[in-house]
Amino acid sequence: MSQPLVADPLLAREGGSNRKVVEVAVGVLIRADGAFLLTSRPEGKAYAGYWEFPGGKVESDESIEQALRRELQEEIGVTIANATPWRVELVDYPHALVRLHFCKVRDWTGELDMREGQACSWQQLPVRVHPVLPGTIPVLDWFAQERNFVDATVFVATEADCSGGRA
Ligand SMILES: Nc1nc2c([nH]c(=O)n2[C@@H]2O[C@H](COP(=O)(O)OP(=O)(O)OP(=O)(O)O)[C@@H](O)[C@H]2O)c(=O)[nH]1
Repeated sequence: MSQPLVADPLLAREGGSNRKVVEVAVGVLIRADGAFLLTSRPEGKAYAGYWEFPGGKVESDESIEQALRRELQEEIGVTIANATPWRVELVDYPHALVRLHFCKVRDWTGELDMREGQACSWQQLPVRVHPVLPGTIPVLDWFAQERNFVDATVFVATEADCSGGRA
C-alpha cells in the first residue's frame, strides 16, 4: 500500500489539493497509569488490521466532541464525560484527505465492548502492536515528547527476542 503524506495545511487550504477534507474526531483514551487505548481497524475498511485510536468521521451537524461521543459509543461502547482537544493533523491518504482532531479523554463510563469486531490493547511507549496506522504514528511522538521518552516509539523485535533470548 502506498504511504500517505502528512499534508501541508496551507497547501490544502490554498488549493494545492482540490480533494474534499474529511473531518475525523479521534479519542485518545488515557488511563490513570498513563496507558492509552489502541484499537485495530475492522475488516472491510481501508487499512483493515492497522492499529489506531478509536474515532470516526464528523457528521455535518456535529461538533468534534459530539462526533467523538457518538463514535466511541458506537465503536467501543463507552460514554465519555468530556474530551480535551489536543492536536490537529492533516493526512493525505490515497483513499481520503483527512483532518484528524485528536482529543484526550481521561474520564468515561461503561466497559470496553468492541462492537465492530476490532481488537483493543492498552499500550505504553514503545507500543507493542503493529502495524500502526501512518496517521497515528505522530501521536506516539507527541506522547514521547510529553513523557521525555527518547527511544523508538514502536517496539521492534530483534533476533534475540524471536529466539527467546538464547545466544
Ligand atoms: N479513527 C481513526 N482514524 C484515523 C486515525 N488516524 C488516521 O489516519 N485515521 C483516518 O481517519 C479516517 C477515519 O475514518 P473511519 O473510516 O475510521 O471513520 P468511520 O468510523 O466514520 O467510518 P465509516 O463511515 O466508513 O464507517 C480514515 O481515513 C483513517 O485512515 C486514528 O488514529 N483513528
